[in-house]
Amino acid sequence: MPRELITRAGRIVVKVGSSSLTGADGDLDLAAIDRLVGAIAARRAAGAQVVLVSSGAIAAGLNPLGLSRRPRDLATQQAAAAVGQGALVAAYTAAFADHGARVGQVLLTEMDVTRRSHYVNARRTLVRLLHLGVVPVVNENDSVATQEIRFGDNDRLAALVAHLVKADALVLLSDVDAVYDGPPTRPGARRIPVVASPADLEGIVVAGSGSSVGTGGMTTKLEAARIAAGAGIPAVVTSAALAGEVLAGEEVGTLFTAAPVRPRGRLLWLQHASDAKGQLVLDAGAVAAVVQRRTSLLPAGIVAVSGSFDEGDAVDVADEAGRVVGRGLVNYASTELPAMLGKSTRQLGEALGEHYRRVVIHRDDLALL
Ligand SMILES: Nc1ncnc2c1ncn2[C@@H]1O[C@H](COP(=O)(O)OP(=O)(O)O)[C@@H](O)[C@H]1O
Ligand SMILES: N[C@@H](CCC(=O)OP(=O)(O)O)C(=O)O
Repeated sequence: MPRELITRAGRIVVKVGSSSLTGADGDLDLAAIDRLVGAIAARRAAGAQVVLVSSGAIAAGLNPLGLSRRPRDLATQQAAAAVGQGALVAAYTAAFADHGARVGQVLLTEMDVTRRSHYVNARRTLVRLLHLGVVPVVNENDSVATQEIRFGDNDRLAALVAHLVKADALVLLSDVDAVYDGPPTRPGARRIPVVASPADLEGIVVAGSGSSVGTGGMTTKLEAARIAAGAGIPAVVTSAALAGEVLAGEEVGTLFTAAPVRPRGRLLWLQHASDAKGQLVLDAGAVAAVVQRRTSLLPAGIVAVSGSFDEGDAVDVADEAGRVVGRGLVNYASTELPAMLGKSTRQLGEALGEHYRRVVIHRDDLALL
């Protein structure tokens, strides 16, 4: 009975999209929020811990600012998010209080999941909130994220949060009750009940958002389910109206089963959450060392550096034919590396000082493809 994957889950990440939180008039739909919170509270009463990843900040900020639709420019979107996020969290605070529960707002940027110190910190805060019996309400920190560092879609953020907190299940709630084999408005579109492997999605037509406030449509939900599956976390896509049913283990929506694997910590985040700021090209010996022998990357094996990056940024690692073999967090800036290429650690230490004996990418910070 595959839905035991959901009923047995002790820690669940629930993501809800903008289209499920705002009414036709553009105001926050407080009745919908109450229903969602009721469903989560019931599952918490049965012993589960729940992290809520909620979109809706930008949508909730439109009416108060007299905007009739989602603005195109980033600055106005960010202003709307700053206004709307407060309203959103106020609504959740009141709704959860009716069930005797507290919420804690956690706003994340891309850097929080790619930089080691931020990652560890975000994880610690979320887990501490759960242990304190609080419901973390997570969103992207829209009002400060720039175009370059934005996730832009909370489906992917939710999958990464599920991985971060080692959740047992991910529930993606939207305005459509399941994944269909074509846009659900198309006559004859059929619900896909279970996806056990990518082959089950072959030939299906996924499109963008059907609402004026949603962003990614089904595409980003499938990507999120794929990231979760890669981390061994089953996921369900269904509608917010069916939150109670899905959390009670009823056979609604589309269930993505997952192989029981859990890749190591941050590496999954590194692969999916970061944009590479540059590229390091390795000679054949260095490729063999990092890929086959899983060693750290030393300056001696690097033949070329491109892009502009700082210490701690994510960079791609490629072979001399240009094939990317991994992505890692680099320990030097792009301005420092060219002078170091091909040199041994000892030569660098003697020429430039002890500080330059560091590896370029530590093996724990390198996600191989
Ligand atoms: N194959 C498909 N199956 C189900 N929904 C689909 C499909 N292709 C596109 N969609 C659209 O995806 C929308 C959900 O995404 P979105 O509007 O971004 O939701 P949210 O704001 O909840 O994240 C649905 O309303 C639907 O119109
Ligand atoms: N962080 C943004 C939401 C981004 C997003 O993914 O929206 P959605 O497609 O409605 O889940 C906000 O709060 O407005």
